[in-house]
Amino acid sequence: MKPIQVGLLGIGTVGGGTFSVLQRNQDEIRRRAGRGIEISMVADLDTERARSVVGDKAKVVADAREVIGNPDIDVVVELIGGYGIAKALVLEAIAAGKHVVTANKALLAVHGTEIFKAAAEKGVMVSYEAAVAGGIPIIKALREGLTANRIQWVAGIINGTTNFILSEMRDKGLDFDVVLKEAQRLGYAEADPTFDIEGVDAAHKVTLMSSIAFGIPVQFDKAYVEGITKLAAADIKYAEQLGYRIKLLGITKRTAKGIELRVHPSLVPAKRLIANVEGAMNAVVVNGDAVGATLYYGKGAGSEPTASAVIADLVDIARLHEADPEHRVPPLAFQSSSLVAAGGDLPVLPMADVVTSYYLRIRVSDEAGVLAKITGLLANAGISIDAVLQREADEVGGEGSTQTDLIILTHDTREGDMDRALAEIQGLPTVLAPINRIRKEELSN
Ligand SMILES: NC(=O)c1ccc[n+]([C@@H]2O[C@H](COP(=O)([O-])OP(=O)(O)OC[C@H]3O[C@@H](n4cnc5c(N)ncnc54)[C@H](O)[C@@H]3O)[C@@H](O)[C@H]2O)c1
Ligand SMILES: N[C@@H](CCO)C(=O)O
Ligand code: NA
Repeated sequence: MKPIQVGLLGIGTVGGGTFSVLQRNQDEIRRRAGRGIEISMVADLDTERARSVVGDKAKVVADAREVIGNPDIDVVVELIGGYGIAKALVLEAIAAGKHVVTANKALLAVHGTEIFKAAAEKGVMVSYEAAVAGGIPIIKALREGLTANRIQWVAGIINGTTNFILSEMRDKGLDFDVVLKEAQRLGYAEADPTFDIEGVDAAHKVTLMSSIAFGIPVQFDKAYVEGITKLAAADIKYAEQLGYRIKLLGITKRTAKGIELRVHPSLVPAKRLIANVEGAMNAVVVNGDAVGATLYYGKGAGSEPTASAVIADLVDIARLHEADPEHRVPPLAFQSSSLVAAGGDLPVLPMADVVTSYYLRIRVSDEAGVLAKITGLLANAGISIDAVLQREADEVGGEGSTQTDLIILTHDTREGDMDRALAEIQGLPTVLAPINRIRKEELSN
């Protein structure tokens, strides 16, 4: 069979890795795919750098539309990123009858419905293993390996940059900015690193996992997104003393009322495997009713790890290229006619309806009756307390300090009830600073 012809749009970190891994392992990959996979054309605005990567092995152009317009190209791999030109190019490639592989979670989380619809109408595949947790085959696992299950929840460390930052801050006591720069140098960070640190990148990824776990359309606009920029070193330390680690988690969960879809820092028991995922590594726990909890761990970013996922998609396409579209795995795991409409039986819940437990850090004046007043307000709101830790005033504010930190762990509570209770507590004259609230996930079953 003649080799399948691939055109790359963008040959930066991921594109460069894709080119070199495909070159290095071409014999092995051909034996698996049943045919060769050749990158015959590359488009990049920086043609000089592109040529330095591909040499004379592929034609290099500046204009991506030359690749899309080439009738010899079977598959277009979009590795430019962002919602702008990448969206236009993906839709044009689909319209030209090309299969598409992309690592662009931002694009699919926001415009996935339009893109998958266009692909279905044209009978082409859109594959995106690299878009979620990079090299970890989590899309494959959710869409195929776990297909027997009613998925209960998915929770993951799915942004390497923030996990790297949290790990380095905890281990080495380094400042946030220093660690961010290092993550950028290592090629983990997005072009706009606020997407990483504000939780947006993780929200793009969990939006895609939510869709394929529960058979709902991609609904990034309904995701709750909170990053790590407001985390204080004190919270990392107190969490540790209580037996927890703080991780930025992407969580999606099926409940009786609908689907939770959220990204925020979370306390995770230190004894869980996922709490011990350090540096830029990613890990995802998927809980299915038949299989129980399963854990997927590996590199979620970087040149060759991400290329590993891009090439896996290319092999799938090489095998199914000429198959009847009905026989392919649906892009969102469920047949498109069986996806539950947005807002239908499985609505994405507003954050006020999410039920979870909490860590609260409350800076108070160190005087009699403060703790009783606060626990009283929590009790009035029906919020049950699991543990209380009171720091010595000297430890918090220095010798002779009149301020201290109260750390309270709660049992499961509706977020809306917690919001109301915290507003009242914040109004007490003995509460001296904005209350820090971090959600807590046991991830036990
Ligand atoms: N870096 C990672 O570890 C990683 C991991 C998973 C997913 N991703 C995703 O992969 C995609 C690419 O990321 P990257 O890190 O390789 O980015 P990058 O910035 O290293 O590479 C992008 C390349 O696209 C080129 N480019 C920009 N505009 C272009 C245009 N109009 N036409 C042709 N080329 C153009 C740039 O010159 C650059 O070489 C993004 O969607 C990103 O979110 C990256
Ligand atoms: N910026 C992302 C790249 C992988 O998608 C991360 O840090 O995980
Ligand atoms: Na992946």
